[in-house]
Amino acid sequence: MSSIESETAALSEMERLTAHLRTEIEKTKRGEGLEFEEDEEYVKLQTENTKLKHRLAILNKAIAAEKNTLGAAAEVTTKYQPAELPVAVNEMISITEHLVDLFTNAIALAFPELAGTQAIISPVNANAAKFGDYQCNSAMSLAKTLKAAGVNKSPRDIANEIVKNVAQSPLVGKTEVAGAGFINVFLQKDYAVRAIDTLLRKGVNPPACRKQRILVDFSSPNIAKQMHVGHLRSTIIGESICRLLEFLGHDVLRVNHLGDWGTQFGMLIAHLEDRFPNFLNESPPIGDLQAFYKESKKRFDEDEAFKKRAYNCVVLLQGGDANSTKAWNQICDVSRQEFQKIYDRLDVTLEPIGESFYQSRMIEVVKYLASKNLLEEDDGRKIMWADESSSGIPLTIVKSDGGFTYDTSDMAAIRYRLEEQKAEWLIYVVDSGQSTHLQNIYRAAERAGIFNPKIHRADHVNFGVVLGEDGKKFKTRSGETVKLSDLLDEGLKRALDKLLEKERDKVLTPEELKAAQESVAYGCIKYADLSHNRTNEYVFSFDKMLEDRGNTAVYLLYAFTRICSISRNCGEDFSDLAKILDSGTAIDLAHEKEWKLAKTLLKFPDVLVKISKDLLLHTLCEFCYEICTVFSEFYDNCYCIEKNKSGEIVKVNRGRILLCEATAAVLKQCFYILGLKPVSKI
Ligand SMILES: NC(=[NH2+])NCCC[C@H](N)C(=O)O
Repeated sequence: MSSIESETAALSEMERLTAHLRTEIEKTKRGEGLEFEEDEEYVKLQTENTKLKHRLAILNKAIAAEKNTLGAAAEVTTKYQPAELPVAVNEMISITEHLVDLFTNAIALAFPELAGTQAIISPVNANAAKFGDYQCNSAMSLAKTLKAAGVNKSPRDIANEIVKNVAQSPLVGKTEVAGAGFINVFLQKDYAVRAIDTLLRKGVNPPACRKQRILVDFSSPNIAKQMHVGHLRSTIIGESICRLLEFLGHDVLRVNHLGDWGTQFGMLIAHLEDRFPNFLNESPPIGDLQAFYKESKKRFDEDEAFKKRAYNCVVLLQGGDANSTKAWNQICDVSRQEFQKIYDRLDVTLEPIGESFYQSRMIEVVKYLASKNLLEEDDGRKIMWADESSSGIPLTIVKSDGGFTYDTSDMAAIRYRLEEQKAEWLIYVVDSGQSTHLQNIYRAAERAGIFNPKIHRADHVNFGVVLGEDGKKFKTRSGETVKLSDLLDEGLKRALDKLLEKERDKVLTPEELKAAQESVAYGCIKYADLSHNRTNEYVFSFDKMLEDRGNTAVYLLYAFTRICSISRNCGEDFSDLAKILDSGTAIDLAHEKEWKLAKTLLKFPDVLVKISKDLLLHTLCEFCYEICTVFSEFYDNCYCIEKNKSGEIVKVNRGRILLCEATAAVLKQCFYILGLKPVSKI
């Protein structure tokens, strides 16, 4: 028998490597260090690790054989307990996650040396059902890993070994190995029937997940400046991310990091004092804050004495002077009221915690960073490097005149959010242009011991610029920034035109028409934004977004209303779904198209889980569109209500109508997350 010492050494080396790999994997999951796959050291370690695991498996087998000859019970592999389904059946199950568990365990059983390798599971396109409903594609990459460790096995053999070791699951009907080594997984119909039944009784519920405290920093416009289309994107995307995370049960803090601090307030206050000398007793009727900003900027640039006064006002304001604070507040109020009108129209909820909130904390964070020796003098400024190697662009923590910067407020904010607000996950919904700034912030915070990647996660939900139909930056005809309220007004007008074109005013009451108009207008603006991969630029086009065909809000809103009207027009009462189910109505999913629709609906938890990882909402839009197209196939092929020649209802297929109701319920939840407001008539 091999010596115990060398075996122990091999084992502890293996543990060290496993620990290293685990941290790397954790990092990758958080989206960091994605480049490490190319890292030579990593590849070497990974191969080494597989080899060691392989040796360990052989050693274990040898020990077991030895023990067996001594008559002792061999315990080489832990017996896998079939993944249990949640007891609280209200929860919807993420089928992909369940299959990942199931196949990860099967891989560990079949190849103990590869234990811990996560199975790769992907859903199969619903139109290619002969390849199963889901596919496990791990065999190909496992073959490569084994080969590197000196074991030659074909992917097909590996796939067969895995299949042999898959535990029984109520979700899985059958598995088969196909092609080069794909494992096709077919869902069990009984399971789907039960899951749809639960959905109808208990409503659409989120899949289980670990609850977290998440802070979403979104919208975040700047006081006294125009809230532009970039902020609109942040507002729309941020609101949907919050709704999704709240639906999953997380504790979400919705924060508006308003740009309400900085040297520009000096000139604004000085100008306010001149223009409205009575501002202390009477709210100044500023009206057009943009014009006011321009006027004060002009004076600031041209008039030295004014400039001096402006600087003095900043000092007074930051020192807490009562009159300056009052003036500042009056200016902020004008902007805040404008912003709030936009938020109300778009149904967006935000808690304003602007940059000014951090004034005292900025003083503190500077002291803290200095105490850790992280600040460097640079031409009168105090800078900090996010990287120990002093590469990249440093953060300016204190300016040469002693003032603070955007970097300082973000350092104070990240500290407040993690240490005082106890957030575990920070999401910044900010345009792609600020990527370096944000990376710098969390790296610097990590260096300073504020951000700990082992327990915290930070994501920059970046997005591309908005373009006009001419492919250039979105602007008004005269080349100015588009005012958001004007944009929303135009949306309303265009939506109404569209409804009138379809002569909806002839069938809808004025109230219904107004509800439909708002639903279409705001819905299409939000949906056009969310349905594109946010990392790309996107072209703002009312004509495109108001089309009633293709993946648009208008198409979805119409489809939803039609689906809802089926149960309403069947002549029976479908208000109590549980009662209908209890009275013996069966959903049997017997028709191929019923089965296809049910499988599509049951992908909902998968979609949510995926988005909670990559925060890409266009997946949810694509899912809505898929539901609607699969639904039309079902509706074209399966009678829900049969009528005779004179239009009387002769037969109601209740089971199918229940399937329509399940479809409507899933769509409604998706719409809520996407901020679409369905109307009963359109
Ligand atoms: N924590 C942050 N830096 N949030 C984003 C702020 C966005 C900034 N006010 C802008 O308009 O560009």
